[in-house]
Amino acid sequence: MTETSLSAPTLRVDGVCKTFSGHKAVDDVSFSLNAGERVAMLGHNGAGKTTLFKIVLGFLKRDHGDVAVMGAAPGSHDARVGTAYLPESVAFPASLTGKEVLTFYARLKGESPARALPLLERVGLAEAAKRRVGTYSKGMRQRLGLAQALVGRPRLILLDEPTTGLDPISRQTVYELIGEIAGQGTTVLLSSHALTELEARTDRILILSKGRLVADDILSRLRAQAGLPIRLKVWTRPEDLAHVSESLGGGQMNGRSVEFNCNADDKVKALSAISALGNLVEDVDVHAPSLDDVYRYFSSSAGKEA
Ligand SMILES: Nc1ncnc2c1ncn2[C@@H]1O[C@H](COP(=O)(O)OP(=O)(O)OP(=O)(O)O)[C@@H](O)[C@H]1O
Repeated sequence: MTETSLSAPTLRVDGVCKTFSGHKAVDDVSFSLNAGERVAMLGHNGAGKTTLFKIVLGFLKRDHGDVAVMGAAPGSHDARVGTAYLPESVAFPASLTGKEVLTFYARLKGESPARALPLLERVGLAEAAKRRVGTYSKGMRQRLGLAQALVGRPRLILLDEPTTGLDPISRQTVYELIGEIAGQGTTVLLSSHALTELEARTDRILILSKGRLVADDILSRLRAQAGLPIRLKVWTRPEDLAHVSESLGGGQMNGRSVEFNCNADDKVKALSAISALGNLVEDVDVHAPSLDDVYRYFSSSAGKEA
């Protein structure tokens, strides 16, 4: 067996470059994704996310570098049968019903419609299965798109802004499905600007800035690399405010709380100091840097270097 063996990365991108009329849309990008990983690709508008997706799907030719999709060339038969894609705005023939759309895609992918149709229920469209797609809301079309992408159990699925325009419950359904298919070994690469919702629902973060990959790791390690402080907020009675603040080495006093920052390495020490205050402390909030903070750090560092 060569690279197509199961232990090989599902997707390997190696030194890929793409230039449009002298503008570097993708600049020497390399990363590998393994089976069952849920990976978020983040980046500002025009960072190169869609261009990379199109290169992986074989829709666009790269100028330099290598891409292997399950060991095969992008766009080749072997790559296409194992890969699914959900674009940001998905369109289906308005006169077909949801069930007809899914049956059509099942046949196209060589899957039995009987195996594919339960996906409609999974994305919450069972009751609308016999309605024409033309009557669907944007969120319903997007969920039908997700069901379509899951037909045939792809090994790699690329989702471009999969939750845009969805209500909170539908967003949750999308992430549950992503978790389920990743649990079955599918690699999920999704692009998104919705950082807050990604934080707990992806395993790894890739950040693109001006075509360059400026971060690639799990969130906790990116937090550590960024060295961003942890913010602690200690709740106390107004009459104890000054004493609590002084005992904790100073900190901003806000009516009923004292706030201060500490490094990730000093977190346990700071919590011990808070705990030593006993009954003076009514509550404690610990705010680790969010994905938003980490994203801003890596994007702005890249901007400064450029
Ligand atoms: N076909 C094309 N011809 C010329 N320039 C292009 C083409 N496709 C993309 N670009 C340019 O390449 C850069 C990267 O675009 P891309 O669509 O990949 O960004 P993106 O990260 O997906 O952005 P968004 O978050 O807005 O979807 C942009 O400057 C864009 O204008």
